[in-house]
Amino acid sequence: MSRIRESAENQLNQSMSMELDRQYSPSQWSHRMSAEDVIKAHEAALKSGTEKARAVAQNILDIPYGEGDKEKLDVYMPLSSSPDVPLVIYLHGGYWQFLSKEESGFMAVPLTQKGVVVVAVDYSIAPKGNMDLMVSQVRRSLVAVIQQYSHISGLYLCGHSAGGHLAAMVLSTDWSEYSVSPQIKGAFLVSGIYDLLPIMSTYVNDPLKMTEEVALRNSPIRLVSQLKKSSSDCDIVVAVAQNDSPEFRKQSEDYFKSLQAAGLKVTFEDIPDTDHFNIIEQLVDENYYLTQKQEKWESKDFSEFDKGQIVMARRLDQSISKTAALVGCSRSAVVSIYQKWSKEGTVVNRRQGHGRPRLTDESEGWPVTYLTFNNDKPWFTAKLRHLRQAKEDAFRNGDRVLYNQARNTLNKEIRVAKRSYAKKLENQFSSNDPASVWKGLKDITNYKTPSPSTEANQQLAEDLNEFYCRFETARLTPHAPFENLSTQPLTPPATPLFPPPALRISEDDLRQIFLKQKRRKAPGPDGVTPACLKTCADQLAFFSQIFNRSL
Ligand SMILES: Nc1ccccc1C(=O)C[C@H](N)C(=O)O
Repeated sequence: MSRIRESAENQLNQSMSMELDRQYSPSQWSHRMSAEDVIKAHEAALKSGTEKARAVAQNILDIPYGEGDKEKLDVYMPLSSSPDVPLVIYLHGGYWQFLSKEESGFMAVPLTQKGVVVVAVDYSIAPKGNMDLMVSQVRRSLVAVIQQYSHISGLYLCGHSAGGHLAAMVLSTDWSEYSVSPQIKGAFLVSGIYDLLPIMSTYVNDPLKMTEEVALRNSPIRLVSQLKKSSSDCDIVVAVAQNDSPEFRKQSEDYFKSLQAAGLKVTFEDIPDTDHFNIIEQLVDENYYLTQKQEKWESKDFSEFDKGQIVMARRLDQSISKTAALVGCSRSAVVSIYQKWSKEGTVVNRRQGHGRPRLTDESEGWPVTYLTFNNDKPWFTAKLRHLRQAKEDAFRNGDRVLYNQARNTLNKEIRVAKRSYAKKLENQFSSNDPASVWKGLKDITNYKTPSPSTEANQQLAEDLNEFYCRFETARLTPHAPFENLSTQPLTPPATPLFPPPALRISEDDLRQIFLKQKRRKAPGPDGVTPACLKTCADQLAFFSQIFNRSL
C-alpha cells in the first residue's frame, strides 16, 4: 500500500517538476516557431541588430568597468551630441548563462537617433560566474558609467529576462557601500524573473548552482523595501509578453503588485502579440510600442532652460496653458515642474551676503542646486515679511482696495523698521557697554569669528608674508623685523619705519568725512547706514591709523 503511494507521489513530483521546467522554458511558449528555431532566431536577431547599431551609431567598445574578464561595456552614442543626454543601460537576458554584450546593442539604432546614449553591459555568465558575482558586476557597471558620464541628464535601465532580474537588483541596491549613489530615473523590466526560489528546482539552476540562501538574497521580490529606499523616484515599467508562460506572467504580476503596494511609481504592460523573445527583439523598430514608450520617457527630460522658463512664467503669474504653450509641453508638466521647484527651492539665508548657498539636492539630476538668496535687509523683520506676503496675496487676488491698503501698511512699517534699526545701531555705539559696541561693529562689518582652520593656517600666512616681503627688502632701509611691527603701539612712531607714503589720512580728515554723511542716504553694500557713520564719527576716526598702515 505504502509502496503504491510512494510511487504515486514520485510520479506526481516528477510531473510537477517537469511542468515547472516547461513553465521556465520560454521557447516552448512561442506561437511563432518551434522551441529550437525561436532561440536560433532570437540570437540571430539580436546579433544582426547589434551589428547594424555598430555600423550606424558612433560607438566605443570594450570599455572596462572592473578588473574581471567580462567586466566590459559598449557605448553607443548619438551622432549629434548635446551637452546633456539621457543614457540607457541595457542588461541582456539568457538565463544568466547565454548571450553577451555582442548581442546587446540592437536597441541603439532607434535610441541613438533620438539623442540617447545606449550602454550594453557584459557580465560573467554561468558556469564561470555565479549569481552574487553577476549582481555585483551590473551594480558596479552602473557606478562606472555615471562616474565617466557626468553630463548625463538622466539614467535609465532596461533589462530583458535574466537582465530584467539584474535590473531589478540594481534598483534594489544599498548604495552606501559604493562611491556614488546613482539616481535612476526610469527602468524597463521586460519579461523578468523576480523570485529565484521556483527556478532553484528547475534545469535553469544546473549551471547556476544557487543555494537557497543565494536565491533568497538575490530575489528582487524580497528587496522591495530596499528598492523603495534607493529608487523611490524611479518610473518603473514591468512589461510581460502576452505569450510568456503563465509562470513568467505571474512573476511579473506579483512583482508589479508588490511595487505598487509599496507606493512606487510603477506601471504594468502586458504586450499583445509578443512572446518572451520578440518582446525585446522589436526594440530595433522605432514604431514598436515599447520603443515609443522608451522615447516618450526621455522626452520628459526638460532642459534646465525649459524648467527655468516654466518657473519664471508661473512666477510672473502667467497661466498654466500659456506657460505650456510657451515651452511646448503639457499642462501637467508645467504643474509638476513648478510644484517641484516650489517644494525644493527653499530660503537659505536670512541675512544678505551671509553664508554660502546650500545644495538642496546633491544627487545628479534635476534639481541639482537651488540657490535662493534672501535679499532682505537686516532691518526687514518677521512682521514685514508677513505684510509683504499679504501685499503679494492681495495682488494675486486682484483686489485693488485690499492691495492698496496692504501696500500702504507695508510702506509705513518699513519706515518704522528702518528707523528703529538705525536707532538700535546708534545705541550700540554710543552706549558705554563695550560688549554691545563690539556687537554693533560685528553687525555692520559682517564679522565672523574665524574658524579653527584660520588658526591652522597661521603658519602659512607667516610664510607667505615672509615670501612676499623679500621683494620689499630693497626698498626698506633699515629692514623692520616682524617682532618690531607686532609690538608697535597704535599711534605712529616718532621716526617712521618706512619712508612716508605719498598719501596720508589724518584722524581729523576722516572724522570730517564721517560727519559729512547724509543721514537719509541708503547704506552701501556693507549695510552700514551713513547715519550710523555720522553718529559714530568720533569713535571711527581712529580707523585712519589702520588706513595709513595699509597704504
Ligand atoms: N532567453 C534565452 C536567450 C538566449 C538563448 C536561450 C534563452 C533561453 O531562455 C533558453 C531557455 N532554455 C528556453 O527554453 O527558452
